[in-house]
Amino acid sequence: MTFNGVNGEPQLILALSKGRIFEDTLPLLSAAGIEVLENPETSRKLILSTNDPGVRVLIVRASDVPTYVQHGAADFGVAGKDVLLEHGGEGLYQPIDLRIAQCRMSVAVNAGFDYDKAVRQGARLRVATKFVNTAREHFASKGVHVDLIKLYGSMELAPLVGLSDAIVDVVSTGGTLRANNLVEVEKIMDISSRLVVNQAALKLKRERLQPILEAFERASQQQG
Ligand SMILES: Nc1ncnc2c1ncn2[C@@H]1O[C@H](COP(=O)(O)OP(=O)(O)OP(=O)(O)O)[C@@H](O)[C@H]1O
Ligand SMILES: O=P(O)(O)OC[C@H]1O[C@H](OP(=O)(O)OP(=O)(O)O)[C@H](O)[C@@H]1O
Repeated sequence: MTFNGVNGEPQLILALSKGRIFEDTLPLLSAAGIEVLENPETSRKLILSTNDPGVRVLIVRASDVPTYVQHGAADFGVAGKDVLLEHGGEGLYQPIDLRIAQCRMSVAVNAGFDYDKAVRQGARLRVATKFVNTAREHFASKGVHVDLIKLYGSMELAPLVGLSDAIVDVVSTGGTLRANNLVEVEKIMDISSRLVVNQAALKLKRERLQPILEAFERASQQQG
């Protein structure tokens, strides 16, 4: 499916996930003069209109944003660094750290589990995570042997029921870990969301994209 632009102008397609990325991107869009006319929390529509007939928003899963942009089904999108590292970033230009959806990726274990001792003793650890590439790289760099168990959500459950010794997940307030009697034992990296742009769109639609990227950049500098 292709979208026709107005007055021969190319249509710009932005990929966002609903929830925190959508909510945190709205002020950046506003700074670029773009208002989304539908709310993905109340509408089942997956292609949303904006006040600019030349701009539409696709609502996709957070981890699918890089795929839509890589293949040019969306011209640009917003995705967490966690998601981008798993995707690999192929075909994507990543010009701006938007400083939204800030959190960290960490290792967490059951409160009673002595992680440092297990590492010192060279134990083989079972690690459950959605972020297998990042986790593999992290433990390899420490020389820790791990068996990775791929999950798609609710990672915090895995150590509680003996599926794994540890998890790698994103942490913000730490409330989810505390509620499940888990402790954060190692921060792997800080995470925030990035603007990603299809490399071909960057060249072919530069005139339309450039003012939006500049407005995003200015607005994101005001983020904490
Ligand atoms: N508790 C949090 N606080 C702040 N930012 C977060 C938090 N959890 C995740 N993030 C960031 O926000 C991004 C989007 O998170 P969101 O929860 O909307 O998607 P998801 O449910 O993880 O993805 P998917 O639907 O693909 O499984 C994540 O990729 C991460 O960068
Ligand atoms: O440290 P906290 O502030 O508790 O945040 C961490 C939680 O946030 C994310 O889940 P999210 O709320 O996005 O739900 P999800 O599992 O549906 O992604 C993440 O997977 C953690 O479970």
